[in-house]
Amino acid sequence: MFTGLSTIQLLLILAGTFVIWRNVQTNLISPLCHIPGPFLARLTPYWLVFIDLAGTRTTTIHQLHQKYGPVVRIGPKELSFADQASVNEMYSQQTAFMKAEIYDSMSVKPLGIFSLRDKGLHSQRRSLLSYAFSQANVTTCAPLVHAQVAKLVGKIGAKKGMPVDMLLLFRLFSLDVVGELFLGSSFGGLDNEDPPQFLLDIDQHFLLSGIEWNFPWIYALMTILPFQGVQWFLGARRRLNEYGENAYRTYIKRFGRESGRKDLLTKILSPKDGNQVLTDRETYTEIGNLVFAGTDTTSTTLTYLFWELTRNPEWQQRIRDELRGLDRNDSSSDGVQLLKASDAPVLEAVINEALRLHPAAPASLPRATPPGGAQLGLYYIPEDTVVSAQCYTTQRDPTAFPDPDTFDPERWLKNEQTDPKAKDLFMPFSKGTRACLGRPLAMMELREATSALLLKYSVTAAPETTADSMAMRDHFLVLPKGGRCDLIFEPL
Ligand code: HEM
Repeated sequence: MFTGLSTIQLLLILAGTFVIWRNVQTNLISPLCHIPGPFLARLTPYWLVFIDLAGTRTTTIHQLHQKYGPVVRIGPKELSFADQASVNEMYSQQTAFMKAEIYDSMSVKPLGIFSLRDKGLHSQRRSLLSYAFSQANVTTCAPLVHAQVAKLVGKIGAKKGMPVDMLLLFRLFSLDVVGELFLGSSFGGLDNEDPPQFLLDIDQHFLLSGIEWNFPWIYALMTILPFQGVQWFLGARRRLNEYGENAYRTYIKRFGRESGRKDLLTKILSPKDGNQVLTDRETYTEIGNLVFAGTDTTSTTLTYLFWELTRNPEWQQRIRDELRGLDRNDSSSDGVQLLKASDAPVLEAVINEALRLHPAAPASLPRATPPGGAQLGLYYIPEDTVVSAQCYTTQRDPTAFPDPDTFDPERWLKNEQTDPKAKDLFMPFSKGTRACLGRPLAMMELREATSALLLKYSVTAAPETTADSMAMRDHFLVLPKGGRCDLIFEPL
């Protein structure tokens, strides 16, 4: 039948037939065919994969929402939503939308709270860990956090008047805080000039996750390649596990299982009902995941917050004026009273505005449509569809946040910003059953570090730190395009 056709012609015909079939399938037959989106996105998931690899996924999806409206098709079986009702449905306490399969590749195995997708397993794990993360328990850790803040202030003092890469310094700070709180000692990040191997391994783990999920065959190939460099790269996950396990065992040897130390590991080891419910292995892998979850998120927020303060110096002064009016000495063990949201509304407004405009996790939080499908807004979504919203877009909804691209903390000080729509769409820590467990800790770090630095220094941007160098790139978490953020601190 194919006599006279060369192999190449035959392959071209097959490829053409496949493209036509995919086109008909995704554009005419699929129940999602009425949902607008780019042509290539309807055809193949690789359109989004390559945008993701370029670090522009979130901004691309944002532009698509601006063009097409609140529901956009971003893959043959993937949709992005930006309207209040759908966001509430996907991320509520009662939601039937569980985390999507991609989370399996996002954590070091065995999977911990962040990546558990089964509703029952997750809620069991969450109820075990919630106690440790309660506001009351986090408050007891204040002296350990203050000690790291003091180191940060000292480190900057040693470089006063000179450009300091605050992206790196805030990273070391937040890594050391979670080290103190979950592993009994800091990673020594603020004590040394070079970043600890642990931090480099976190970066490699994120790269590996991207390869494993998007190109499993390349990942499989890498595992059998006999090159030292490739095996060292792959070894990042093992090293992270080993570090967590060793640090955990050292902690138990040094402090015991009921250490009474004012940290969060104690609370995980001694839950409220007095029973140890996590095995040692579960505990140290969970802690490893908490160290990831708590490091780059907090440090990126601090970085963008300070960068915005250099562009809006009047807010530096307003925070200072507010803090100077407070009496923060009290009888707590380190003599410094912890800042509460209500103590310093101006500081809180600046933090909220940084979290709104530069959320550390700005990207889609993918969820699987439940078996049998579900109604989401105007659309009936079939069961094998991945749906999501990204807070980068919801927090730029002009009907909730007028003039959305402007850094304007004032909006949080005005009454209208307590409006229900703004509340629903402001979700830098996500919402519902999978909301960030570390929020009280993160807010404590943000308040304490910001206030301590602003009471000592004024801050400006170094000439090389520009809107272009700080443009957002994201691979689930944000990174400035320039890879650093040089700021200059001058003593007051
Ligand atoms: C400004 C800092 C932070 C931001 C913006 C942030 C943001 C988020 C977001 C958006 C999620 C949901 C992710 C998803 O659904 O895929 C999340 C989950 C989580 N975060 Fe954070 N986070 C921050 C700091 C922290 C800290 C300091 C810790 C703890 C050390 C932490 C622990 C967690 C955990 C355990 C989860 C998973 C909760 C669950 O699935 O039940 N986070 N965070």
